[in-house]
Amino acid sequence: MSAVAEKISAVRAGIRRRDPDQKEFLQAVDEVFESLTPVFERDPQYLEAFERLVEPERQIVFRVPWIDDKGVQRVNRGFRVQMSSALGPYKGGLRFHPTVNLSVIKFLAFEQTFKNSLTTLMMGAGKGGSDLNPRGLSDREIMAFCQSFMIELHRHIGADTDVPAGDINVGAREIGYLFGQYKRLANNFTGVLTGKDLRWGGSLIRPEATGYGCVYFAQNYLAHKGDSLKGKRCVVSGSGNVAQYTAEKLLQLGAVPITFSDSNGYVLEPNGFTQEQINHVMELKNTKRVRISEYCAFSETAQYFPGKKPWEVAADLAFPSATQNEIDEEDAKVLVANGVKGVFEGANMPSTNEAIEVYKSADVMFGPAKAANAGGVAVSGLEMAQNSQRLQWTREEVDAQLEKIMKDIFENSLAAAQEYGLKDDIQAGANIAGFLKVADSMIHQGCV
Ligand SMILES: NC(=O)C1=CN([C@@H]2O[C@H](COP(=O)(O)OP(=O)(O)OC[C@H]3O[C@@H](n4cnc5c(N)ncnc54)[C@H](O)[C@@H]3O)[C@@H](O)[C@H]2O)C=CC1
Ligand SMILES: O=C(O)CCC(=O)C(=O)O
Repeated sequence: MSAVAEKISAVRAGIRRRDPDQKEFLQAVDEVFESLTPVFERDPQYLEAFERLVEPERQIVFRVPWIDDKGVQRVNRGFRVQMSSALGPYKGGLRFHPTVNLSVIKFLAFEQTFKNSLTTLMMGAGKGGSDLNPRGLSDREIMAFCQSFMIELHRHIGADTDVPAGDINVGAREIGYLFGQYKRLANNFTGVLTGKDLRWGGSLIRPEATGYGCVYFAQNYLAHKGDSLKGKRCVVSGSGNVAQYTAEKLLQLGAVPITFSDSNGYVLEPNGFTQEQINHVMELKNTKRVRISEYCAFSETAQYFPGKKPWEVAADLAFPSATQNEIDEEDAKVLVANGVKGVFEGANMPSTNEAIEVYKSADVMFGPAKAANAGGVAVSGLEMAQNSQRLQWTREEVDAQLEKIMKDIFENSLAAAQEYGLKDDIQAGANIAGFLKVADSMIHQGCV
C-alpha cells in the first residue's frame, strides 16, 4: 500500500472509531470518501483538510422544556451542529421529527457543507432541530415549543454567525414563531433566519426554490443527454414543501407528475396531477395538516396504496422528496426494472449507497441531493443578500438567479468529474467541486 493510501485508510478508520454508532453520518461520509479518493491521491494536503472538515466546528445539544395544552410539562432535545464556517456564516435548516438525533443532524450538516459550497454563494454550513413529534400539536403548543427552543438557540446564532431555516416540519409557521422569539430576546430585527414571510423580510421564490431548483437541475441533465422533460412521467415521493413545488414545476415544464406520498402510503393520479389538484394537495398538507390519503376524496381518478412507496409505479424519472434512505437497493432495482432513466434527489440522502450503485450500473442519470436540491439554500442565500440591502427583489429576478445557479451547479459538477477522468459522473463531480472550494478556503485560513 502506498503512503497516501495508508493515510487515507487511517483517516477513514479514525472517523469510524470516533463515532461508531452514528450510522447516518458515517453513510454520508462514506459516500463522499469514495469520490474524493482521487483528489487525496493527487494532493494529500486535501486529506488533511477533510480530516478537519468531518469534525464539526461546534455541536450544541440542549434541553427544550415546554408546557402542552393540558398543562403537562414536556421535554425534548434540541440540536445545532455548526459544521463549517470556511465559506461564511453557518447556514442550514432546522428539522422537527421524532427520528432526529445527533447522527441525523451531523449527516445533514455534513451534506450541507458541500451543497452550500456548490451554490457559488458565501455560506458556511450547519443544521439543527429537535426530536419533537409535531403531529397533532396545536398552534399554541408549536409556538410554546419554538419559543423554548429559541431561548437556547439564540445564544449561538446571528445574521453573520449562523442563519437557520426550515426543513422537515419547520415551515412558515415555525419560522415565524422562532423569529418572533429571537427578536424579543436579542432586541434586534435582523436576517437571522431565512424562509421568513414576505411581509417581514422573506424572499419571493424561497418556498418554491428547492422543488423548482431540483427540476431545473433535471432539465440541465436531460439537455446534456440531448433529451427534455416533455411528456416524462415522474414519480414524486413526499407531499411537503419540496414535493409540492417539484410537481408544480414539472407540470409547468411539460412533464407529468403522477404520485405524492407520506409515511403511510402513496397516491397515484394515473393521468398526472393538474395545477388544481396540486393546489389541493397544498391545502391538505399546509393548512389542514392531514394525511395524503385524504386527497382521494377530492379526485375520482386517484388511487391510494397504503403502506407502499411510489417506486413500484412505472415511470421515466424519479424525484425522491421525502426523507433519508427512502430508496434502498431493492427499491432502486424496482425503479430500474420499471424503466426509470433518471433519479433527482429533492430530499437529503434519500438513496442508500447501495441504491446509488444500482443507478450507476444501470446508467441511470443521477442528480445527488447536494447538487439537485441546493436551490432552497441558494435562495436562502439570496434572502440574506436582500436583507443586507434592506430590499426585496422581484419574483422574476430571484427565479432567474435560481435557474442560473442550478445550471452552474450542473456544469461545475460535470467539469470537476471530467477533470478527474470520471466522464459525466455528476455524483463524484458534485462532491469534488463542493469539497475543493471549502478545502482551499480552509487551507488559506490556516489550521483552525
Ligand atoms: N425545505 C427545503 O428547502 C429543503 C428540504 N430538503 C429536504 O427535502 C426533504 C423534504 O423536506 P420538506 O419538504 O421541506 O419537509 P416537509 O415537512 O414539508 O415535508 C416532508 C414530507 O415527507 C414526508 N415523509 C416524512 N417521512 C417520511 C417517510 N418515512 N416516508 C414517506 N414520506 C415521509 C412527510 O409526510 C411530508 O410529506 C427532506 O429530506 C429535507 O431535508 C432539502 C433541501 C431544502
Ligand atoms: O435554506 C436553508 O438555509 C437550508 C435548506 C436546507 O436545510 C437544506 O438545504 O437541506
